[in-house]
Amino acid sequence: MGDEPGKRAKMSKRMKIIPLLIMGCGGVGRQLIHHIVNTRELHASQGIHLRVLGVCDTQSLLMATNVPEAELSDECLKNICHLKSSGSPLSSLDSIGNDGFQVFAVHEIVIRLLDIASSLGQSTGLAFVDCSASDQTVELLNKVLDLGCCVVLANKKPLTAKIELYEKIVSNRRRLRYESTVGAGLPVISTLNRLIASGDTIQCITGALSGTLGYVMSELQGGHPLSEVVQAAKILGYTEPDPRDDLSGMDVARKALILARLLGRQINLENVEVESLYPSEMGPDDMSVEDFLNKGLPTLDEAMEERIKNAASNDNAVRYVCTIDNSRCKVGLLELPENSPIGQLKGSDNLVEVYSRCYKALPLVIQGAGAGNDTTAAGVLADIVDLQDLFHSHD
Ligand SMILES: NC(=O)C1=CN([C@@H]2O[C@H](COP(=O)(O)OP(=O)(O)OC[C@H]3O[C@@H](n4cnc5c(N)ncnc54)[C@H](OP(=O)(O)O)[C@@H]3O)[C@@H](O)[C@H]2O)C=CC1
Ligand SMILES: N[C@@H](CC=O)C(=O)O
Repeated sequence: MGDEPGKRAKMSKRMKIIPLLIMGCGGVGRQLIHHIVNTRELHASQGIHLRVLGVCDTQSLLMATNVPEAELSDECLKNICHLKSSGSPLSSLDSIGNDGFQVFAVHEIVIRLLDIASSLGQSTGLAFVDCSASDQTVELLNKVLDLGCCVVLANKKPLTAKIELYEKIVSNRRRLRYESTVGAGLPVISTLNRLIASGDTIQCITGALSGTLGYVMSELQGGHPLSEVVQAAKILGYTEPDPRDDLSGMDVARKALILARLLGRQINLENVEVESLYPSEMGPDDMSVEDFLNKGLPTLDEAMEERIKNAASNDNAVRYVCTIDNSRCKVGLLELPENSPIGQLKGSDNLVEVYSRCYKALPLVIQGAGAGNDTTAAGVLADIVDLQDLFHSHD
């Protein structure tokens, strides 16, 4: 199953090889793997080859043998996606036929990842791609950055850890990309970086930053109950692994914190004002995800329906809105005119309005699908390709 690199490299005279380690093989991680396999020809025509050396989940690390010369073949990558989407562990790939890769158990994962980071970080280069939803990856990522590796994040949690860890991770700005953490595939971070680099001063960012809550609120307007539309958002791949991360406002709070820190605000997650859409007794310490979805949420249907109807009687829509300025970083429900830009949003669309010196009277606006595995993984892939100048070309 392991591919010799020479086979693919022949497609172009000089190929830029980008070795990758993918952490997390859920909705986004698997879609990223599909995108990598499906864009082989496009990337070859651009002189790039993405060499996937390994994939890990919470239980195992599957790594090509003879790294860095060999890589996981496309057939192996497709098998990984197939197995994981059917709920089997990565390690079960062993039983299909182990040719060209090794499986490491959970207690070996970090050691192996650091091993490979120290051998490749300064030589060929290596990019760690965090498609997990874990708050446990930040220390590893800081270590691999110190070893010269690159990091690409779909996971927001490494950027929303306490300020010291955040400052450490972003001190490696050149080797770090995290566009998909805010607005999925939308160019939010890159746009703000360009404004900041040009000396523009950003006064305020406001908008709707949750695909889940955007979808939920617009579906509620259509008369569907909260408990039903949250389940639908989960199936559509918009929610976090635990949808309470969305409904508590914490996922939006993380995005708001990422943006506020990008603007230079030295604040932590607890400094973000957050409105939760469910009571604390339905939290993760008190209820399983299944009980929350099937028993907890239905008890909130009526009150939410009432709130939406009241707003509609005043020609208003209810939206979950984020506001960041020099003094506030706040996320919560607001009633807005139905015909306002945010009030008109439908489905998973996000909308970000940036007010700055250059965009004073009328804001710079970024709008489009802000959640979903496809668009998120596409954003991650674009980030990986954006790192290409840091990697070597090979004959
Ligand atoms: N879906 C979307 O629209 C968007 C998602 N994101 C972010 O993308 C990330 C992934 O989301 P999604 O794919 O939906 O999540 P899933 O829950 O579907 O997948 C998460 C994966 O990460 C693995 N994992 C968990 N902890 C670790 C760890 N410590 N090391 C390695 N792997 C780990 C899980 O392993 P196992 O399979 O063993 O459980 C699982 O394979 C999240 O951080 C989310 O916030 C960002 C923007 C948009
Ligand atoms: N759960 C998130 C996914 C993207 O970050 C959302 O709904 O926006």
